[in-house]
Amino acid sequence: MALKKTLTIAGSDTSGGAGMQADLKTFQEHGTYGMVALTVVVTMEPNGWAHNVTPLPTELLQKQIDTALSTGIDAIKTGMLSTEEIIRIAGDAISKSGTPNVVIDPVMVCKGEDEVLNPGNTDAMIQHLLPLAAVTTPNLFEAGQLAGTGTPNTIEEMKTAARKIHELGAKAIVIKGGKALATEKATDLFFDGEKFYLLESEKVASTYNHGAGCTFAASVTANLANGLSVKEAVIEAKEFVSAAIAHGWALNDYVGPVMHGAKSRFGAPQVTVTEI
Ligand SMILES: Nc1ncnc2c1ncn2[C@@H]1O[C@H](COP(=O)(O)OP(=O)(O)O)[C@@H](O)[C@H]1O
Ligand SMILES: Cc1ncc(COP(=O)(O)O)c(C=O)c1O
Ligand SMILES: [Mg+2]
Repeated sequence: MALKKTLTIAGSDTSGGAGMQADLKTFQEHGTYGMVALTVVVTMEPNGWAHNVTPLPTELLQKQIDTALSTGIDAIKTGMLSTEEIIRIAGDAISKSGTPNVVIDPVMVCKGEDEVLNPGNTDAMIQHLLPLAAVTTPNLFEAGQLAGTGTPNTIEEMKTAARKIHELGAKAIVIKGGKALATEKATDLFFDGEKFYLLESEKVASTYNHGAGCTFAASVTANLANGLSVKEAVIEAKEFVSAAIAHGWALNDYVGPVMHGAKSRFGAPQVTVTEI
């Protein structure tokens, strides 16, 4: 049986919760065939878990992209792209692929770390990636950087940022309020270019949510490859990540990854969708 082919252009999170590891596990859970073009390798200091980001040579990234694209790709996701050159290479690859199913997760920082990967990356994402995005999935910080508004703190500010990101070329936007937004529920804003929707689920009290953003965006990607509409894709992704967070667990004293396969094993928490 032929499977839909999903490609992530992303970094390796050696701890396994985020990055291309999250993407591949999520692609598998959605019944798609996952492939990877690796951009960077993230390692952690065993004492204290500080992150180190090591880029791969860009010629090697290009060879991986050429390999994957030659098979005919149904959907592409981008994750951690640490330099402006890598962002440009990813943009060229997406254009070359011809697929409209493009999910841009504009990763700027690792959760728990506060240093942006490279300040020039935001402009490069605006130039090379947002115009290609069927969906982009910034968290609050990333939305504020892309929109140039500063980090949104309210639903109204999220709407303003989403409109600006839409003007930059992304066809649809999900701004993840996550647990950072001061709402009772875990609330994300979905803008399809015309209408705004709130996607809400129970806020999980634990901090075991490492990889939640990657898992959400990879779910959207696989859903688009499988033929779902953008709205259906983001709603299922919210269910998938809510289940994964509800079953997050402690890998060690420092990090708690989500359980990527939780939805198929335990079912998903209720997600409500409200047009606003
Ligand atoms: N504590 C939580 N409980 C429930 N959902 C959460 C929680 N934290 C994050 N989420 C959800 O996980 C997804 C990823 O959001 P977030 O963690 O903010 O992204 P990122 O990992 O990119 O910073 C969003 O759908 C968000 O609403
Ligand atoms: C390689 C890689 N990509 C992406 C991320 C972002 O992860 P999250 O899904 O928590 O936003 C991380 C965080 O550690 C990472 O290591
Ligand atoms: Mg993220």
